[in-house]
Amino acid sequence: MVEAIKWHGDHLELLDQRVLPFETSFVQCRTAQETADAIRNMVVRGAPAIGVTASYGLVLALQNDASPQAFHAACEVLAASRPTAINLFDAIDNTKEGLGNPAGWQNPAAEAERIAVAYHQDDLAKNKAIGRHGAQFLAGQRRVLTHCNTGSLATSGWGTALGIIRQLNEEQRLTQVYANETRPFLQGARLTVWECQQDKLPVTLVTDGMGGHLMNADMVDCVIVGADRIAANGDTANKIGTSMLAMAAHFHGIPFVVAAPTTTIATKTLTGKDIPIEERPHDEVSHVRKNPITAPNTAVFNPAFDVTPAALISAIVTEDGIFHPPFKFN
Ligand SMILES: CSC[C@@H](O)[C@@H](O)C(=O)COP(=O)(O)O
Repeated sequence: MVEAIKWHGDHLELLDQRVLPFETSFVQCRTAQETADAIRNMVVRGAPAIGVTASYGLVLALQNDASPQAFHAACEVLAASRPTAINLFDAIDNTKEGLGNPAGWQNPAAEAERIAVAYHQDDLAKNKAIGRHGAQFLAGQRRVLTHCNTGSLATSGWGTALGIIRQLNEEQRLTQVYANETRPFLQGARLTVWECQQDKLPVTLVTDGMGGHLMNADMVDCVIVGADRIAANGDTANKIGTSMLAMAAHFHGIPFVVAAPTTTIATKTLTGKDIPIEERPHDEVSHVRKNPITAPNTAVFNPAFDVTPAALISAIVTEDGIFHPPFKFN
């Protein structure tokens, strides 16, 4: 199982997900700003992994300057790195709450480190539990379609949607994974396929527009995806393209399952309409792996996420178990 995030006591080492699967290289972060840049530039990505990374970014900030002012500035810098995944904000709040009132701080860097390491380990335990609950829920489904990357690279290890798929495989109940390529950043083609191949899972790459065809042709039994933010009513933001899969699954009567730790549930975000959707640089769409695929100056729209209405979700799997519709998380 690949480790995307390594903490070395005085710096953070991130596996550079921009160059996988062709290169294995690492980016070192020694400040909160460097950590925020790594999140924004997608060196590390995936909601739980972003949260864990931000926790360590705050440790680095306090190691460099243990004043409450510097800590506050670091929280702002990290919070501005990506807007949609609630795990980023959950992690920042978790460290703030753990440190408590600055008037009582003794050794905030050491305390923040303890908090970050616990947050990191806790996420791994949550992933394993999600895998077990999800595999139990999917009694007869053996052919799975998934979107984006929700595996070890996107979490502290094992994965959420991919964690359920891994668990099905461990139980010898997996016959086929279809991995959507996930335009434009290609998390599916580059990362999910690679992770599956590492673990010898039966994976086949498909393009994002093929889901309806696979369902029509009776080639998939369920869709399992991750989440970047689950609103209180169950509306779920995830990688762009997810909502179309949910619509197709609904039409075909195929279970559409969302897998996420409770750190992805935003009880204060009431509905999907309240979820900020990140718009990313246009060259991610107009270029593939830095090669242009359109005429220059082509107008581009690049929302990184979409919202799947709760009404299309069959179940939300967390470490606490299975939530069935109608969802209510506050
Ligand atoms: C366990 S990862 C869950 C989600 O974060 C994942 O499905 C996703 O949409 C990732 O988007 P990304 O833009 O790669 O950070």
